Amino acid sequence: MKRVSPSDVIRSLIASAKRVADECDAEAVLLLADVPFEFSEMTQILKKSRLVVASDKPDVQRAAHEDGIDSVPLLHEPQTRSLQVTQALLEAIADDLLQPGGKVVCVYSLFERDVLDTVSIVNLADQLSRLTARDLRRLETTVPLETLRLVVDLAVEVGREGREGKSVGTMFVVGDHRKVLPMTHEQVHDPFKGYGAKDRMIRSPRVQESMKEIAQLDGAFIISSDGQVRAAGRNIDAPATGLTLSKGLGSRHWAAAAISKQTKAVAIAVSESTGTVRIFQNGFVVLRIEPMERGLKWSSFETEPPPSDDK
Ligand SMILES: Nc1ncnc2c1ncn2[C@@H]1O[C@H](COP(=O)(O)OP(=O)(O)OP(=O)(O)O)[C@@H](O)[C@H]1O
Repeated sequence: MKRVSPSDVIRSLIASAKRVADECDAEAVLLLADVPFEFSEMTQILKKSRLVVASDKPDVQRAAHEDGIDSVPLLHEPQTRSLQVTQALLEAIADDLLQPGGKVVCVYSLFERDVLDTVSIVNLADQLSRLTARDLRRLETTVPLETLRLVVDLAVEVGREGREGKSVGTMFVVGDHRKVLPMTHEQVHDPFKGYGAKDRMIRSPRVQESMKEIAQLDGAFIISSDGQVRAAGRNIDAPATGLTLSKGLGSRHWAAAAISKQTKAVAIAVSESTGTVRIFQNGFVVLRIEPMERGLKWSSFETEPPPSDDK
């Protein structure tokens, strides 16, 4: 692997990133690198500012590792540079290299491939909420976006706020309820039993409040595509065969993955220990939302930055 010494222009770009990071109190400088730089030369310029490297190239990841620099792997797939930056930020948060509420200065090539040309400040809370909304739209699912949004909002609130000072974990299984229900059994007595359709619609703030209360009980909410709670307190029996999940995820998350694999439902798990919300589809985590200080903003994501060259 031939290391690349940063050119004078790149050095001055890194020095600018450092000044910006100092000025806005950013917690790190995130570099999207396509070549194995001499990263230690960059850390000398950055001094106390922490460098995090993101790349889809194994030799770049190796170089960062050799220089003792935190790095996050990116998926090698065609996507815009802005999506890659977002992916890098999410990975870094998941690996505890960045905090969801902080600011990060990102350095990457936007206009020309392999040429570092851009420094930007990212406010992680804002960026993550926009990303979530955008990504939710991309999910190809039979569940209407409106229903999905309501459930994701509720899940994020449960993960962020907990209940009466205690953290709460729970699960929502949305869509394909006719197939889902027979793959579950009663874990606790269903608090929604006996209620009419009107009193089960998740768009009702009153129902949302009840659900936050019920979320403290064991078991999952089963919700139909039209946004009606069909049952609560259900234990998911779907087999988890043939699934792979990240280390550290326990039985709740395995059950969510399993039911999303066996049916067309989307399963949304809120982790009691971290407040993280994971959305499962077809047995995989398709979206992960870290707990944020502020709520999601669904309205402010209509514009997307211009695409860079196709990578
Ligand atoms: N098959 C299941 N169906 C519904 N709920 C389940 C199932 N398995 C576990 N749970 C719920 O998940 C809770 C936590 O289990 P566990 O700690 O193993 O999961 P986890 O994935 O690590 O989640 P967390 O991050 O919230 O701890 C259980 O107390 C139970 O309420």
